[in-house]
Amino acid sequence: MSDRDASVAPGRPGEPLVVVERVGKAYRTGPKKVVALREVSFEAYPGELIAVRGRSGSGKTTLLNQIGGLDRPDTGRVTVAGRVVSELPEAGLLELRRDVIGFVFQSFGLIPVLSAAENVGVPMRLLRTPAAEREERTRVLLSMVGLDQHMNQRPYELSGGQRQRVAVARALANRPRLLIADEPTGQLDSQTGRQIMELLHAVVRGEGVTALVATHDPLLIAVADRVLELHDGTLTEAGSPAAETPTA
Ligand SMILES: Nc1ncnc2c1ncn2[C@@H]1O[C@H](COP(=O)(O)OP(=O)(O)OP(=O)(O)O)[C@@H](O)[C@H]1O
Repeated sequence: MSDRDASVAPGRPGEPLVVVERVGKAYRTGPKKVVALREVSFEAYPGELIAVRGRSGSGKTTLLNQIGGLDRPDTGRVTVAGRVVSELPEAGLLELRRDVIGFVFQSFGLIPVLSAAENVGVPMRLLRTPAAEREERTRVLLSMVGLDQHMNQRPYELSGGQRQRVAVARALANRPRLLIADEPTGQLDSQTGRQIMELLHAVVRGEGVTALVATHDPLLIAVADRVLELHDGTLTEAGSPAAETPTA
């Protein structure tokens, strides 16, 4: 489906797609200061599925937001696909989010008045993809996520798992090199969550996409190539999930 080299093995040395260097971020609410990220550094390579785990409030969303250009770090540097995200002007950030990154959120974020197919078409409209190509890619993506029979249904006519499948298809519409997913299975029951997780895994393998997934979900953590752990804003690498003793 993609012209990218899908044979790239996870974790293979080469050019990293994401480089996070000593990133720090603090929030100030009145006189109170919360340090959300402390000197966080890591690299992510093409074709890797990386789980970011940590307790509530440990900084997972904050980290993903710095990488996706939704927020700016106070210190340090983030580079995605050779672009220094932390220094890009707003126009450059918009371009990066449109062309390089696909986002999946816990709350799905679909447009209620649009059908599944129209939702998937939105990012391609922003890129001015010609209608015929857009429709074809929409069909391929919705079929890939198992929703070819539901293309014309609106989000409220779909189950939670189906909505998240639409969101994954939409995130992939512009062939992103990086998929950022913040608690993608957080609102789903465990079996549906597992299906979404298997879908993410298949996408990473099939399309050579790098995925960063913030999650508490042990099922999602179990299929990750690497696990990054955040404790009060400090990052440690937990190693291969297969090597860990299951805690759930
Ligand atoms: N906009 C903000 N203003 C003030 N404090 C914030 C803001 N965003 C996050 N924080 C604080 O920064 C810390 C990290 O929050 P973050 O949302 O990154 O955690 P998380 O690991 O994603 O949590 P969860 O698993 O509950 O989503 C928390 O202490 C949080 O209260």
